[in-house]
Amino acid sequence: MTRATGADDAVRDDGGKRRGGFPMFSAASEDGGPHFGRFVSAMRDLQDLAVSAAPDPEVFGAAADKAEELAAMLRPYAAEEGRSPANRSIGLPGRGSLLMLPWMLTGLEPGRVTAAGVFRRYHLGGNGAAHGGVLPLLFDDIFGMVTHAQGQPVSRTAYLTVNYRNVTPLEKELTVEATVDSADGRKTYVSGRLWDGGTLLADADALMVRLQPWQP
Ligand SMILES: CCCCCCCCCCCCCC(=O)SCCNC(=O)CCNC(=O)[C@H](O)C(C)(C)COP(=O)(O)OP(=O)(O)OC[C@H]1O[C@@H](n2cnc3c(N)ncnc32)[C@H](O)[C@@H]1OP(=O)(O)O
Repeated sequence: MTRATGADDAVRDDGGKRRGGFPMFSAASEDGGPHFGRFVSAMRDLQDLAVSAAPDPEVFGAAADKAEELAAMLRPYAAEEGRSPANRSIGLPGRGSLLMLPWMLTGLEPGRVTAAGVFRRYHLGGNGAAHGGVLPLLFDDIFGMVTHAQGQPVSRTAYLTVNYRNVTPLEKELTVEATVDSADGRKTYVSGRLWDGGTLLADADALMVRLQPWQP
């Protein structure tokens, strides 16, 4: 493995507000406060039920009333990117973002990141297996983290290839690993593997390219 060098050479830091073409975000203090984790957990339960419940039609009417009421409660607090605790709460599954899979980091070091978690009913593709589209999401996120840990924090995915080796089960604790395979200037080549115990479910590789200061 080659350690990237010169990562800061092309990086602009506008008084700590931007790095490369990216705004700088900090971790959310205390993961969004005492209620945020419970809120996100309840929302994930709702996601599962929204794609699986089959009640009498009037139940959906009552549920829609409550969902609209909840949205109206939160709408006044919609904030610009980087202000919400979602995606910045590193102590919560998926950093507290509903878009991210509800997985937790289990290891983070230069060149290697590991995580563990489950795919839930919300992630169903068909016949009890995870949707193929959620695996690139998992790999892309952990590839971003391993590139970050490698000292190339402001990189974007140029390509990402997934090989689906076995169907990925729901509601079963799985593990994923990402490693840096090589680095060449702005380019970081990474790979990852998704495991069910000793069974390889999928592997992936990607190229992460460090942004130039003017790139979004
Ligand atoms: C608070 C806590 C948070 C902490 C954790 C945060 C984790 C978050 C994780 C989230 C992470 C989410 C991450 C995401 O999801 S990022 C979102 C998904 N990705 C994008 O949107 C990227 C869109 N594309 C671009 O912006 C540009 O194309 C980039 C920047 C990628 C390159 O455009 P640029 O104009 O700069 O590049 P260049 O032409 O000078 O090329 C440079 C070099 O690269 C080589 N090359 C380029 N493309 C390819 C290719 N496809 N195959 C093979 N090679 C390729 C090229 O040959 C050249 O090599 P060389 O000739 O120099 O040898």
